[in-house]
Parts: sequence; structure tokens; C-alpha cells
Amino acid sequence: MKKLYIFLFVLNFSIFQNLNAIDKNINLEKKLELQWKNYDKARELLLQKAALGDVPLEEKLISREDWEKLIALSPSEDFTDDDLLYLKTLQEKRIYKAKIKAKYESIIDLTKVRHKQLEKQFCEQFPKGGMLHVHPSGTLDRNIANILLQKNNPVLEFDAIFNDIDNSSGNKMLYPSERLWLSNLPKGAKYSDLTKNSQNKFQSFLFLPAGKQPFPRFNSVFSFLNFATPDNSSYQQSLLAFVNKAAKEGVIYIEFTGTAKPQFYDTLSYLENQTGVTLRLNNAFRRTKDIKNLNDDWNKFINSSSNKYLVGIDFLDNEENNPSLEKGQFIYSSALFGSLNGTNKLHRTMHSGEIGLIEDPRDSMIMGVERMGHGVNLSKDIIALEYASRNKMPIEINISSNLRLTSIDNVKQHPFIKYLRLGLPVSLSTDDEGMFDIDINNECTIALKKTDISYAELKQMSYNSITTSFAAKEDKDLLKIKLDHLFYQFEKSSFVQNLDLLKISSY
Ligand SMILES: CNc1ncnc2c1ncn2[C@@H]1O[C@H](COP(=O)(O)O)[C@@H](O)[C@H]1O
Repeated sequence: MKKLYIFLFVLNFSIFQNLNAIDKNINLEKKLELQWKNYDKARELLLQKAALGDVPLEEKLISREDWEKLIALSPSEDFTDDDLLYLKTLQEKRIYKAKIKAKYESIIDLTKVRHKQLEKQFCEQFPKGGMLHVHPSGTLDRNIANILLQKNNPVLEFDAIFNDIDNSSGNKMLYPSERLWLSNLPKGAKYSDLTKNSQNKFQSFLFLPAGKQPFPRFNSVFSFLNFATPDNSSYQQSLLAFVNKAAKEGVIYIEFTGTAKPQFYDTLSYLENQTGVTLRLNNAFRRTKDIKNLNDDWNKFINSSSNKYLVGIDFLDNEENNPSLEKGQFIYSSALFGSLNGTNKLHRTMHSGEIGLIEDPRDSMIMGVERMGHGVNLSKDIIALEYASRNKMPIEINISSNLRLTSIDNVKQHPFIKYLRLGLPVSLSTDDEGMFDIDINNECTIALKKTDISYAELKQMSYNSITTSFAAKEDKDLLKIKLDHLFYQFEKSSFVQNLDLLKISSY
């Protein structure tokens, strides 16, 4: 009898709990729906402004205040702490389920790879698919820099660089000791005049100094690259070395973010012919410029002729003090407007949530991006994260870059695996691999060593890098066939067979 009472009590309690959960769920869903409606309203306003066309900028400008008013829920409808906690629990459940499912679906057992400490060797063989976040000049590595500095033997003149840094409004910087060292080099000296030690020290300015660095220190590395690549043929040589290396690492597609110009299209065509890797370009707009100059850049860009290599736009440079909305609204509203009207076919990605405002990832999604670069801060806005999850927002992830330039201190803190398990099509890239002394094998190895990623998830990221690329459909279809083939070969390879990594022996 006593047992029956206990049973009834437990039953009652669990029914009550379930009802409570259903109630909470309905409530949360209603609020989320209202929130998405407000996101839509903000996007509508952007499109209305874009439709105004050529009116003075002030008439088109949406202020942060008006934007936030449109997005905010009324106090009675707003998310309570309890709602947010509940949403977090739901997301955690989804993450856990996705993890178990992926592990179950994995045909290769990575625990064996981890146990034998063969992560690096595994990643060297593993097909990578594409890299969707690569700055061309940031790919120069130490080996090629050394060769090119010897060959070009530049005059070591720094006045222009110091001027540029001094006039960058804090967007570039050197440490005082670094500046002193450079200033003390003999005036008019050539690279070959330096001692071997000084040559090495000078070379180090073409790379990011060790450890975490502030974004302005990173930015000034770009100022030194011209010493190694003063002309187009040197630049091509450095890019060829990079693409060849990527091809060896199992990369079949690279989407660069850089400046669209005829000379660069020629370079891309040359590199494609030499390497067999498919290459495309997103034109970069610089968020550090003022809004008038950005508007001019956009008008010039959109009126220039199209090219098969040009597939989209990107928005880069220091996000700190240059939020997506304040700086990107003209470009991205015009681009979205044009895309909806069929007047332009360019896709839209944006560096967003690398550093800077927590609102940036949310705002870039409202502004119509089809992919997000970095996106690290998206995890700090659980509502925007839920939106990204439901809309399957692709994210270009650069783990090593983020460890050097953002507040993330170790891979465990990096949200990419959480994104992946919430259904965001995450892919891995290297950002500026030369400057960070890394490559895509290194990024794969980090993921394998420092997270509990499964084979199915790693493979998913490779496929994501093709399916979420901005390449034309025909190109994507071909790349996908290529990737299928590479995985078929990999899974049958002697590396996989000899280590007995396959879970299903008959495969
Ligand atoms: C670390 N992640 C990043 N975040 C934001 N902006 C970045 C970047 N990496 C590079 N850039 C930006 O891209 C420019 C180089 O373009 P090119 O290759 O010369 O076309 C750099 O000046 C830098 O501001």
C-alpha cells in the first residue's frame, strides 16, 4: 500500500513536471516568435532605407537607439531570467543529443587515434574540403618570406610605415622597443647589409609576436609585408606556395577575402591553373573607414564589372568601435536589397563577433548575412544563438587566430563545437596562417586533441566548407563529388586500415 502511494506520488510529480515543462516551452516559444518578428521589423527598416536610393546619407542612417527599440520586446513580453535559463537547458540537451548521435554515426573511432597520439598524422591525411576565411596577404609563411627578402633585398625605410601607424587613429601600433629597434637601423640600409641576427629580427616583423596580441599590433604586421612582396610576381609566388601547401593538406577550395581588382582575378586564374584548387574571392570592405567613405567604396564596387572569381562581400578589420550596424548598414542593406531584387548575385559574409559589441553577430544576421566570420561572441547572446541555430547560420571558424587575438584563452572555451552541435554549419579555416605560424592541419589537430569531436562531426565540417561556400551551384556540385571521392579514398586508405580505425570492419 505504501509502495502504491509512493508510486502515485512520483507519477503525479512527473506529470506535473511535464506539464510545467510544456507550459514553459509554449511560453518561451511565443516569446521567441515575437523576438524573430522584431528582427524581421528591423530588417524591413533596413530595406526601406536601401530602397530610398541616392538620398543624403543622414536620411538613410538608422541610429542604434531606433534599432534597439525595434528589436526590444515590451517589458511584459520580455524574456525572464527563468526563460533564459530554460532555453539554456534546452540547448544543452540538444547539444548532448547531437554529440551522442554523431558519435554513434561515426564510422571511424577517434578514441584509437587519440589513444595512440596520432592526431597530427590523422589530420595530415584527412580531407579538408574548403577554407572559407583566408586573407591572401596573411598567408605568407617564414620560409617564403626568407626567400623573398633575400631575393628582393629591400631598402629598410620605415618613415611611411611610422606615418601610417601614427595616422591610423590607434588601429595600428608597435611596441616602443620595436619602434626603437627599427629606428636605430642604419638609414638607407638594405636587407643584405644586416647581420644574420638582425635579418632574423627584421623578419619577425612580418609575423605576429608570440602570445596574445591586441588587434592594432596584429594590424601593423600587414604594413611590413611589402618588404617581402613589393611586386606582383613576388606576391604571386607567395600565394602559389600557400595554395600548393593547402592542396597537399587536402584542401580543394579556398574563398579569399581581399580586394577585387582585375590584377587579382588574373592571379587567381594563374593559381587555379597551377594547383587545381578552386579559388574564389569576397571583396573586403574596411569597417575602420567612416560611413561616407564606406558608402563611396560600395558605390564604386557595385558599379564595377563582375567576374567569375568574385562571389561575395565581406566586412573586416578591427570590430572594436566599428560595430556591424553603425558601419555596415549601407553596404549590407544595399547588398541585401539588390540580392532580393535580383540586381546583384553577390553573397554576403561578415567578420562578426570576433571582438567588439556582443550585438554584432545578431545585427549582422538581421542585416542579412549568409555566413559569419569568427562569430565567437554569438555564444554570449543566447537568443541570437537560438536564432542562428534555427536558421542554420554557417560560421567560418579560425581557432588559432581567436586564441591569439580574442579573449578566448584555450580551445575548451571556444564555442565552435557547441555551434556545430546546435546545427550551425561550422567549417574550419586559418584566417592569416602565415602570420600565426599555423596551417589547416594544425587546426584539425587542435580540434582533435582539445575537444571531444567525433569523426562524423569532423567530416561534417569538411562538407560544410563546400556546401556553405559561395561558389556557383555547378562548382559546388563538382567540389562535392571531389570531396566524396577523397573521403572514399581516405576511409579505405592504408593509414585507416592499418590502424584498424574503422568501426565496421566490412566497410
Ligand atoms: C584575425 N582576423 C581578422 N579580423 C579582421 N580583419 C582581418 C583579419 N585578418 C586580416 N584582416 C584584415 O585584412 C587585411 C588584409 O587583407 P589583404 O590580405 O591584404 O587583402 C588586413 O589589413 C586586416 O585588417
